[in-house]
Amino acid sequence: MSRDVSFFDSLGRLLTLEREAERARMEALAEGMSLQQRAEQGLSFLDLESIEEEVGLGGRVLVTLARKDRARFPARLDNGDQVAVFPRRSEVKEPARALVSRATATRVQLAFDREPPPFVHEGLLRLDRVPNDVTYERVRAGLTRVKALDKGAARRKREVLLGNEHPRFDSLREFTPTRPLNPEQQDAVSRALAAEDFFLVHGPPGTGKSTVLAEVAAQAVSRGQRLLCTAASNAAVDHLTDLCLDKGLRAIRVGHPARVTPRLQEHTLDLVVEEHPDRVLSRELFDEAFSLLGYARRQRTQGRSRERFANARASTTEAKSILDEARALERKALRSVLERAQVVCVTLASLESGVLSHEEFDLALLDEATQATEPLALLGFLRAPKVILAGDPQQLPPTVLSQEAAKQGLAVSLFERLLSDHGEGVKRMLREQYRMNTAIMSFPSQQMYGGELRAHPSVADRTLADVLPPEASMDAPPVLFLDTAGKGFDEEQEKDTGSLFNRGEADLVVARVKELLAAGLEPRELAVITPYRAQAHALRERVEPLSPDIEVDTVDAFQGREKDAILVSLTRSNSEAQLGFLTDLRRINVALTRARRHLFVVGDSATLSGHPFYARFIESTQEASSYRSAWEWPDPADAP
Ligand SMILES: Nc1ncnc2c1ncn2[C@@H]1O[C@H](COP(=O)(O)OP(=O)(O)OP(=O)(O)O)[C@@H](O)[C@H]1O
Repeated sequence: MSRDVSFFDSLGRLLTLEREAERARMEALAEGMSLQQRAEQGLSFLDLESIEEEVGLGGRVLVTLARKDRARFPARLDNGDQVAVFPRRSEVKEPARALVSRATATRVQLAFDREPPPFVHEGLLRLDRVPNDVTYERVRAGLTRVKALDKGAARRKREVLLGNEHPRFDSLREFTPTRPLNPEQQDAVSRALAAEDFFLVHGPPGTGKSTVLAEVAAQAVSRGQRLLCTAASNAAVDHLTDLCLDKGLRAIRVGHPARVTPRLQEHTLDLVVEEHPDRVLSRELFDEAFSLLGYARRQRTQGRSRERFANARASTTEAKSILDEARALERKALRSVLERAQVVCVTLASLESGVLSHEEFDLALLDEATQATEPLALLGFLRAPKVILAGDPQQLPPTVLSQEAAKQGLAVSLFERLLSDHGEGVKRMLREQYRMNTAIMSFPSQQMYGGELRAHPSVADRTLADVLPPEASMDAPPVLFLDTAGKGFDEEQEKDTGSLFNRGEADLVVARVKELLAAGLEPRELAVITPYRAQAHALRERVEPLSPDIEVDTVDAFQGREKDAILVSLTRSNSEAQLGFLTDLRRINVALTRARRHLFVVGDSATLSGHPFYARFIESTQEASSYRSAWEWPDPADAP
């Protein structure tokens, strides 16, 4: 399909629709609420005061706030949340913006990019959660830059992205992998290395797409290239950073430390740069500048006099020049750390955050590419002449709130669009998976991957019995479908959110959790997932007291994860055979492919069987003796 550059403008319009949808959702939530109600809902935090201040990297000012009465916050703030700070009583229209850098039950530390306005240090404050506009602005600016690629190789790249020119490949070269790879992985790495524009790695669940990307990184570095590793989510970037570090590559994780996993903190740019001599010096200069600014503030507030005013002005001028010097030194330190890195790992949204604004790479790797919207994924193409995208279009797409934007294409990832524009020749599918017992793999393989998946011998026969104490005896084949048909376990709707839950199913799942724990299964090897938020909530309330290590979440949130045993509550049960968003087969595909040894699915065949996919699933469990009816299953009320 051919397109002209106005395509990027249309993407920009979809982004705007999405931002409006996000704002509308926040406003709807807060509509008509008093300040007190906003506080109860966790949208505002009242009666705070500043209790500590220090200087962080980049001259960021870190201010710790607590409630005046030092009580616990009524709601939780999370690291990385964006907030606006207002004085409690005043007409200030322009709040100070900050990012939450640390949050506990009673204290919250905010990171301000520059010295915050004086009211932050003086008197009572209110803090509001605000929607994140920064990412939106950055992505929009990125689209404008892609559109403007107009000369030589850059123009060709743009034409490839628009589907007007075909991507090119160099001839394949032999390489010696750093770890044994299966034939498809080996081929995917060779072709990624030969790609001159882009290449797609299609990785069904557990087939090692991140492993392939890490191998590409190792090979490219050994050829002297400098790499960018990126993804939409922090978790995916962290995973890729881990794999690169395991290969002995000098990798730097760029990102707000509040958003990076604790195990990678020592590899974050912020921490590594702390050791750099230029940074040590800049820290001293920052301290000096801030103490001068503090002196100036005191001079101004201690009463009006010509002398005080002159003192304050002189100190402020001096502080500003010291701040400039400190910032320049710090930039030098940052550049030197970044230059030494062979691999820079960062989320797509943070690529445009400033520190990396002038960095270019020989190659960019984009993991979980099918979960990034197209405008976000395009940012990777601005930083490197070629990009390797890894993902799975058969799993969940990027989350898009605006139905209109989704309808017009924002829910289609760049990975999928490049595949449909350029055809199967630009992609390699990995076929051997290292997660599921063959019986768990078979059905999704048949339905979603043309029956082409293979289970690696090391996992093909793994069962729950292998990880339970020898004396445990339980009915736990690799797959079990528990049919609630005729039990009258009707779904119900939560009033506020419209989300669905099902008490009868929840009872069965909770009983199964107890049974598995009693048999000796490690709680952290067990997860409960369900498509519906309300059911996840209901289940979490009952499962958490059994063990805080059992994860209970929505299917969407569990994408990319795995456990020995997974319990799935499908929730839908109604006389109209309505399946709602269970009909998005990518969602159920994710649900069915998370378990290594035991997949337990509860659902109502009378409701489900109206859909051919679910009818086939239930049939497959009957053929494999993996079908049980709730009528012959122990009544949860009898469970210990
Ligand atoms: N060739 C291989 N031989 C043995 N184990 C492998 C091989 N390739 C991948 N694995 C293992 O398979 C597991 C999954 O790999 P990886 O995390 O790369 O998968 P993924 O496809 O990115 O996963 P997901 O589907 O969860 O996103 C890892 O434990 C990895 O070590």
